[in-house]
Amino acid sequence: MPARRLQPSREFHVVVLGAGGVGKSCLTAQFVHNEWVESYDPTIEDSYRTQLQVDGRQVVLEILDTAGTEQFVAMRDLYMKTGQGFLLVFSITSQASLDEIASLRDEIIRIKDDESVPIVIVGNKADLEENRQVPRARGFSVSQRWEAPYYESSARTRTNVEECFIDLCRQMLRREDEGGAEDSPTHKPEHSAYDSHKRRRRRRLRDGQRCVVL
Ligand SMILES: Nc1nc2c(ncn2[C@@H]2O[C@H](COP(=O)(O)OP(=O)(O)OP(=O)(O)O)[C@@H](O)[C@H]2O)c(=O)[nH]1
Repeated sequence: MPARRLQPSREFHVVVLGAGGVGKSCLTAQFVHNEWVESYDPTIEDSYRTQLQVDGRQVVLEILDTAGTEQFVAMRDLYMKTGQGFLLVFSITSQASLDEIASLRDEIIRIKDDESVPIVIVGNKADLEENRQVPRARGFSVSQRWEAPYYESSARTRTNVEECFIDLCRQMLRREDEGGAEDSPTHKPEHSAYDSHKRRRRRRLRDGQRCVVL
């Protein structure tokens, strides 16, 4: 049998954005480590590197889990610039968190000067149906308006967690195939938020703000 040639892997920078407490860290932890985190420990910035196969192609993802809490937003411009794909996460239990991703999307488009940047809209905490504030139809109407896929996920039950990341990978691969990715690994940005901040920093807030579930 002829030896199969190994395809070179593509490397993409993914940024997970959304309001504080919507489940960005839990989604990322489920995707990367298959683990569920019950406690709430507000993130400053965490980065993860993981490898996966998407439609038979090797993909390396550098995932930046960002701070949702207002006091840590200073880094946003930089990682919006260097990110190639964005998971915009809200909680289906909070209308305000949906409003927040609308302004985040505006900011991404402004900073990247690109309307067709790969985005996946994630309505997390779908297991909390009894606390739902955002009707599913509202999520889908946002999705249609933005021409971006919408998933309802639960980091707790691992529902649609992989699907969100894989969809984003497909969008980034498609874009690269079409020659539209300005930040492919061969054209690495000179000033990368990922290189200079490749560290895992989590800090507990000192004011006892914990175990907040939206
Ligand atoms: N029921 C339920 N709880 C969730 C889910 N995802 C996250 N949580 C809980 O929500 C809280 C906040 O989750 P995090 O992942 O830390 O939220 P975050 O968006 O990273 O928050 P910041 O770091 O402040 O931006 C934690 O108590 C989680 O256990 C989910 O899908 N379902």
